[in-house]
Amino acid sequence: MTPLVPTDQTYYIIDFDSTFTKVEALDILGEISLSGRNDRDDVLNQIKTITDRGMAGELSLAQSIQLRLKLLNAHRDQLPALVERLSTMVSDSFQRNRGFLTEHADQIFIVSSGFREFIVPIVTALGIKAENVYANTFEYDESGNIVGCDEENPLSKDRGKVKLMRELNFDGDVFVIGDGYTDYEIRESGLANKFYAFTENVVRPTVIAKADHVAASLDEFLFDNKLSRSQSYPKSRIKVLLLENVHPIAVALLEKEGFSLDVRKGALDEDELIEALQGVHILGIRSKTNVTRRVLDNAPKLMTIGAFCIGTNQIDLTAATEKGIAVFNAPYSNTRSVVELAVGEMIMLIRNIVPKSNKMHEGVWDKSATNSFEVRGKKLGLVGYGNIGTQLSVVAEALGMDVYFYDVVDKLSLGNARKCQSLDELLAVSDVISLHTDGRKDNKNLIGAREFGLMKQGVIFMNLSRGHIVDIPALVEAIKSGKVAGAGIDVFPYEPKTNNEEFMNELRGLPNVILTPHVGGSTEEAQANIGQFVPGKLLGYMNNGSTYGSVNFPELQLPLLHDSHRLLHIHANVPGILAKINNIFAKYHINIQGQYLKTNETIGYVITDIAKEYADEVVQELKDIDNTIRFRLLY
Ligand SMILES: NC(=O)c1ccc[n+]([C@@H]2O[C@H](COP(=O)([O-])OP(=O)(O)OC[C@H]3O[C@@H](n4cnc5c(N)ncnc54)[C@H](O)[C@@H]3O)[C@@H](O)[C@H]2O)c1
Ligand SMILES: O=C(O)CC[C@@H](O)C(=O)O
Repeated sequence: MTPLVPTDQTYYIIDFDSTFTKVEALDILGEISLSGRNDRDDVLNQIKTITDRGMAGELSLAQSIQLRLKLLNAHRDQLPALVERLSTMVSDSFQRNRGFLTEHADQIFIVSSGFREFIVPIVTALGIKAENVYANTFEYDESGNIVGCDEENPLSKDRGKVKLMRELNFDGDVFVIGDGYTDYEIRESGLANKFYAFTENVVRPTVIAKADHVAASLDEFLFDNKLSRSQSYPKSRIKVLLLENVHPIAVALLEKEGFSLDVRKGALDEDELIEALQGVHILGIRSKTNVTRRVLDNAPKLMTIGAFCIGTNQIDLTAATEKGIAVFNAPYSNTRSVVELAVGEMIMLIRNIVPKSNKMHEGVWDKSATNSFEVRGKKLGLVGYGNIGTQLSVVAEALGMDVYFYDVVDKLSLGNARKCQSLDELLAVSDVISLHTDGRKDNKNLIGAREFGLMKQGVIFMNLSRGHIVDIPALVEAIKSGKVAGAGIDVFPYEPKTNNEEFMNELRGLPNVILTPHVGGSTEEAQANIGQFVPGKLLGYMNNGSTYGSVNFPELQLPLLHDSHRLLHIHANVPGILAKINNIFAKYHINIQGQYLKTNETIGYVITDIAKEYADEVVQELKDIDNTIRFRLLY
């Protein structure tokens, strides 16, 4: 059977309450009419229950209308306030697809068992014709109280929509979009070709079970039927998987965008992650989820990854780049938190506070100055002088410490910090050593038995960077031998995936050792900053193609899309691709409105903005260019 394709003879029958608007209008009228009454919430709940039972087909429509109007006790004078409230509650996807509503005004009909008095002003504001609205009308007493509805109107009766549709007798295909059982009845009676259960505002399983299709937004309906729309791809079809308890701000931002979210608390292992990533376009993780090449090989829909942290060593960036998956992180949002923890630990450790505190809990009063020192005047050695190392350098100097640093890259020293020419030099000179290198693989066991051997007797040692950088058995040995007088360790080669898993490590139980569960960046402030920052990057990429701040993609900060279509072409960085792209535009006489290109050693990223009208073949030819990794169209 050939699929049904909309034509000029196709009629779109749209429900009003909870479809065109986010709410049931009578619920809102109740909020107005019952305002000030003590039993308001109770009555509103009764009204909502009646609405839901009616929508689910459990109550006759006539019963539902009558029961609700009685409880409402509303007045004609309250209708303007109702219209004003409803005008702010039009469903998001209807608001953004005004173009479709006006372009197809002759074919769009509102069929509702709601009331014309409030439906007409709302829908006509978005381009729908008043004469295409079929709904009930209120009846009033002499004082203007709403006492009922026009009972001659078929829409006031059970199966009223069916009766009305019979009378209208459309000559053409009919698509019904609605959230309720009465909308489905039109299709059931053979008066519509398709019924779309609309779930943007409410999800009614009994209705979904009957539907030909489910549309989580009007965008989905328009996309499926190739009708003109404001989104190139429906956002409700963009799936996001967020792991490791990312901040609720991030969840809210991505939800507000209209994406479909799967939010989970802990990390997943490789097989679990592969399963969870099926159909997912955006992945959000923190430090514990390993995104391996095998994971990426099995996530064909994945377009971008947000690391809600600084480190990205848990992601196979080479594989992600080869597959055209853009990775973003939050390089600055938690640096201050790490610095503050390092300062706090350093002071606690050099004062030998941990064993003293432990003894106090056992009732032992051990007042003595032995092995307790000030940090003032001590030499702090920073391994890695990046964003965290440099901030710690400044704060430590303010505490009166002499700062030394070693970095593989030639870095400008801040304040009076002294640059060491080698790691060995730094290890030999420092009283306190703090690691702040990135988590690249080569840094595995950067500090092992040899390095501990080079350190001063009684050194304070801290690692708040990445677990694999320190050889843990060598550290244990150095603590036991007294070489290391105190250690602050926040990161471990293996870390539990969730808070339910036991922490197993040889460092447990050693004296003057502060162990923390990778919380250097875990402050309310840092997590909120990250929760705000990373979604901004992900949305910039998804909505605009911008890769500014990406850790693996050529960085491009693009102008906002305005009245044009944006074609994004990601390809292997081999010669001649830009020429091939432009030859296609020339062949189809397409005028380029803007073009941006950036490459790195692996891939090239070409963005071209063109006018909206062009042949469908253009897109196919661009996709078919040899060495194309991914192609995307945005508008
Ligand atoms: N504990 C936490 O919760 C927490 C929070 C944030 C960041 N981190 C980690 O802290 C580390 C530092 O973060 P950052 O933002 O300062 O990173 P950064 O990239 O700004 O700085 C890292 C620096 O280390 C240097 N470096 C790399 N390898 C080195 C080596 N072998 N010897 C000397 N220098 C080396 C780099 O050149 C760079 O200057 C990262 O590993 C990050 O993942 C941990
Ligand atoms: O919050 C996390 O899981 C990681 C924090 C930190 O290691 C980072 O890389 O920013």
